[in-house]
Amino acid sequence: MALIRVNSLEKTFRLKTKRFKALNGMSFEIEQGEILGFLGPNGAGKSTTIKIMMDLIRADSGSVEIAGVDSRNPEAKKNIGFMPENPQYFDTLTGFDLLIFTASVFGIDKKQASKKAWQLLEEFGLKEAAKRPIRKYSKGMIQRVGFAAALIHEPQILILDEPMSGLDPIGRILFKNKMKELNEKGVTIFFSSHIIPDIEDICSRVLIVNKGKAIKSLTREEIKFMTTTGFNVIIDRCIDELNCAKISGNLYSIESKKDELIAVLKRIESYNVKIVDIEPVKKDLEEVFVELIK
Ligand SMILES: Nc1ncnc2c1ncn2[C@@H]1O[C@H](COP(=O)(O)OP(=O)(O)OP(=O)(O)O)[C@@H](O)[C@H]1O
Repeated sequence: MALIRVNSLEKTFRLKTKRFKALNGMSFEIEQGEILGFLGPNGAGKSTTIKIMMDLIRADSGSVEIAGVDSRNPEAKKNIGFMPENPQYFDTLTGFDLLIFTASVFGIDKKQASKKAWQLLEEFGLKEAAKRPIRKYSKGMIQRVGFAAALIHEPQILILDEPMSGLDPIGRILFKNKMKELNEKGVTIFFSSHIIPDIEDICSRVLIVNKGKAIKSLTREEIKFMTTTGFNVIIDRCIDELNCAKISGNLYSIESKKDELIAVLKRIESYNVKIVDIEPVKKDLEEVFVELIK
């Protein structure tokens, strides 16, 4: 069942005499329990869509429904943890104060908020820096405290705009593990990213956007299929007719295009040669992405 419905969003920005159509019929649905990646080139309309979903800006037309509630109704956001792109917080607050402040917005009592805040600060490696003002935090630390703040009220939906940009590899692993852990507990996650390996690592589905609309939805399995270009069939003996290449020892490989595998296997069988393994030959999701955008 769709938990979030984004229906035909249109948005034109006006800059003096110029107009720029940022969203041009953006429509998609987010299913309960999925991790959906929002992937698109610069200027595709990802942040604009997310801002409309969070009611930070309004669309010219179209609508967003979150669990059946219009996103312009504040009720819709009660159960959402949100992290904007380049978060900017009151930087005189300490990390701990930011979490307590965020908890108070959601009506969480002080004692419970404090317990949860310390738990999150510990998890995100910010315990030592908890009482330091945010203006003294590095970019990665601001991302970490931003993610912690998005989790303080234990939301069932997470909407994250480029959560991992600016993080070092350790931070990226920490964020991805946390997303996986939350998702296993039933949290639905929607996040935009430019980092294709991050999307491939954790998403159950990827939505590709270009020029203000969603152009393709690919499940994890479809990505696996689309990125396979052919196969290497590994055999234990080579004969001239098979045009094989030596790998090592008694192992040889025959290249097969994706749609020729059956024919290649039949030829190998007809020479009574043993098949040891079949390995897919992959191209990057990046290449698939560039082809789709073209
Ligand atoms: N407040 C604004 N005023 C004018 N134009 C804007 C405004 N916000 C966004 N735009 C324009 O709308 C288009 C879509 O921007 P948006 O930030 O949604 O893209 P994006 O997909 O998030 O890009 P990126 O990956 O670079 O963050 C861009 O061309 C951008 O310049």
